[in-house]
Amino acid sequence: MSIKADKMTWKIGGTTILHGVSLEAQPGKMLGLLGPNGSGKTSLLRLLAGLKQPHAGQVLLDGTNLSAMGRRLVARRIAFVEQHAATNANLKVIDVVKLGRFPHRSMFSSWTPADDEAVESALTRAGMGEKRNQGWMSLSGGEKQRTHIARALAQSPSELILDEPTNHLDIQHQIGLMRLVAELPVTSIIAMHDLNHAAMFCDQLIVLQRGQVVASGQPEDVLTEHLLREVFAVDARIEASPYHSRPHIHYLR
Ligand SMILES: Nc1ncnc2c1ncn2[C@@H]1O[C@H](COP(=O)(O)OP(=O)(O)OP(=O)(O)O)[C@@H](O)[C@H]1O
Repeated sequence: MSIKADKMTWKIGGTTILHGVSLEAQPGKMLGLLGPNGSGKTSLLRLLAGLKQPHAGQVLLDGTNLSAMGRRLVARRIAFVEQHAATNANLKVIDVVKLGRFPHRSMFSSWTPADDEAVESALTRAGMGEKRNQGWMSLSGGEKQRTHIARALAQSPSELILDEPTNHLDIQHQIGLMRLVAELPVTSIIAMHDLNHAAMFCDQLIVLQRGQVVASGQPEDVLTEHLLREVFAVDARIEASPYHSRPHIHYLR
């Protein structure tokens, strides 16, 4: 069942940002969340992660209303990498990644070999093993992003929510991150702007426009020339890639 949003509305200062948004993430699959700037992707992800409460509707995690679950229980299930995640500047990479283990430990339990294993595996998968002892402030933007991703992986989540995680990453690390998330045995919801990467890696897509879902389904059904023109205001030609058979968008000059 995993995560489901049921007719969620969210407002701020009298302005409605999300209008009755529903979605269902399939267990173990990757759901891409697309939409122009300001369409409500971050707002939606924050509701799905339980950081904000909807004014109407609900988020269900395996059928249970998220707002009825304790923070710790939610944190054992859902890892969220925010778009502009901040971190205590005095920490080293490995300390940041270790923070991911907190939801799994009680106040009195000591650090276990399983915790070490989760941290090591997360550092390696995010490509940050060699930088483990480097201070946060000395990291590049992309390394900071990968450290946050490692922290989320160390959390051993069953649901992984990522807000534009490939921002700041070079092309090798963009593709590497998308491939990593696609191969993880978790349910992932990932907001992104690169439509070709979304088409290549996501199992399902949802498109938001002005806080409403305007399309959802498989990449080949969602990404049409009409949708690109109407929602993203670009002219493009779309073909099935001869290399991976997913849609490939050629933007027109
Ligand atoms: N705290 C806030 N106060 C006022 N307006 C807000 C607040 N949070 C979000 N908004 C507004 O809600 C709308 C949706 O913002 P949101 O960040 O969810 O969009 P987004 O799709 O993630 O955008 P982007 O692609 O630019 O990151 C925007 O118009 C934004 O200005």
